[in-house]
Amino acid sequence: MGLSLVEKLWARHCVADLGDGTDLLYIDRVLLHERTGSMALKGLKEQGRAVRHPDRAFVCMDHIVDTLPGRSDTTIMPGGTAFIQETRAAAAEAGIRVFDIGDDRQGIVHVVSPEQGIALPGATLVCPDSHTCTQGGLGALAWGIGSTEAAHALATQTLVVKRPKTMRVRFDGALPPGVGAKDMILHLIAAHGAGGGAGYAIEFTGSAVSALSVEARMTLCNMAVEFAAWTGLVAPDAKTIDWVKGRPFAPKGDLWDEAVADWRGLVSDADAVFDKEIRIDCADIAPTITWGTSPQHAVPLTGHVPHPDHATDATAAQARRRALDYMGLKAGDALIGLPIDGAFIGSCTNSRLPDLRAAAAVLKGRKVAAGVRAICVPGSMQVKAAAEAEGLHVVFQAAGFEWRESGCSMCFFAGGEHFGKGERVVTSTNRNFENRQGPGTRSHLASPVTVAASAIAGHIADPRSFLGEG
Ligand SMILES: CC(C)[C@H](C(=O)O)[C@@H](O)C(=O)O
Ligand code: SF4
Repeated sequence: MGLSLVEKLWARHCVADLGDGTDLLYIDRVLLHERTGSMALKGLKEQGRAVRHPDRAFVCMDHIVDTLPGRSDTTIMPGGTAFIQETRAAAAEAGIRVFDIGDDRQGIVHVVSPEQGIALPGATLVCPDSHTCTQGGLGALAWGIGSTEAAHALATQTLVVKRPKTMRVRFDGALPPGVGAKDMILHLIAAHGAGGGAGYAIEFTGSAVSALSVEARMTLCNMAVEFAAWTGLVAPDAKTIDWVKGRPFAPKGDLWDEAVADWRGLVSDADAVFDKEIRIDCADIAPTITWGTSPQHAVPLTGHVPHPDHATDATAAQARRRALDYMGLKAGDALIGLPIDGAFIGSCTNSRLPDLRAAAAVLKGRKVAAGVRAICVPGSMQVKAAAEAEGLHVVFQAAGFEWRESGCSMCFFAGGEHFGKGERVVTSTNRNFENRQGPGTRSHLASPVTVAASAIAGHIADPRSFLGEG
């Protein structure tokens, strides 16, 4: 019997079988950010332990830092400065590199790591952050851990990990116009439930996944955790190798040739057996948007808010009622046409260059509707610079979008930047829980083109009508 890609990567990194369904795995890279990484570094210090390979650990300042131009260590989030400064000091003491405020490589950790060539195909990579799975888009085995585990990984370059079950999600056929990776993953979660991936490492395959850009594959993998999966990945191919080539921390010279020869073999065997298989015909995927407070509360953009009584069970029905109340909606409401207060393009889900290009194509020559606060936060300062080199910032700003410095920003409210109470926001982020983007803020998850189209219209709108395809 052949092996799946996840099984192959697992075997390569397995140091010891601990005999209880867990293995000790070798960890190639440890990533940290100032929110949880600070705790990992502090824990390590308290235990009197050193970082085993400081050159294999990296810190990004992303969660707490402000994204307004002219920012400093001072933060809107009360107490935020301490997180930033303590992390910086602890990293310096441990000899760990920091992509700090003011560094032209600063940005959201899951954007920065691939972009810098830190995440590589076949590598194991951990970070005390649930969206570490984003980096599976390059064919890395990347997963989120807790701060205590991060301290362990820093001290030993290993981790005890429970063997996951394997799942293959195959997207067959071509994507219809106006449909992208965000719609694919929302469609999957809506169809199989927000718990559908629990306990699995998912490999995304199929012609539609092969056709995606490397950045879009990261969007797909980013939300594997919103499907409750342990992680998600896409096997590296020629596109991936091309994408990684020349990145600052990627191998160079002979090492590069060796790496490429190895990466070419990183595929699931033809006779690999998965614990679960899901097939999706891409012709069935429409631009998709959430109406409620779970990623599974997603429907085609042209659809309506479903009735709570049509949920699968009483608990789900109750969750739907609560979501309707929080979102200020009722069963049967059309999504298209719902007036909005905010539009947000950013986050580790959808803030890379192709996302900004796609949104700019909708915004070009148009204006954000009166009363809509529209914000674009590029995923990294490198993305920002690349976007500016093509003039995308001019398009965003002329349309009436704020054009910010990089960071997590309004993806996640922890006392810092946020939208207002009761405000309805169409957002390219990955979580629509209550209060996620601000106290009482109502978040509708969608693709960057849907966010752009809605910002222009002043209400939830179909991007296809703006792209001349609808
Ligand atoms: C703060 C951090 C630990 C958290 C996560 O783990 O994902 C955040 O990034 C999020 O998206 O909610
Ligand atoms: S952008 Fe959002 S989802 Fe991504 S790491 Fe930051 S807070 Fe978490």
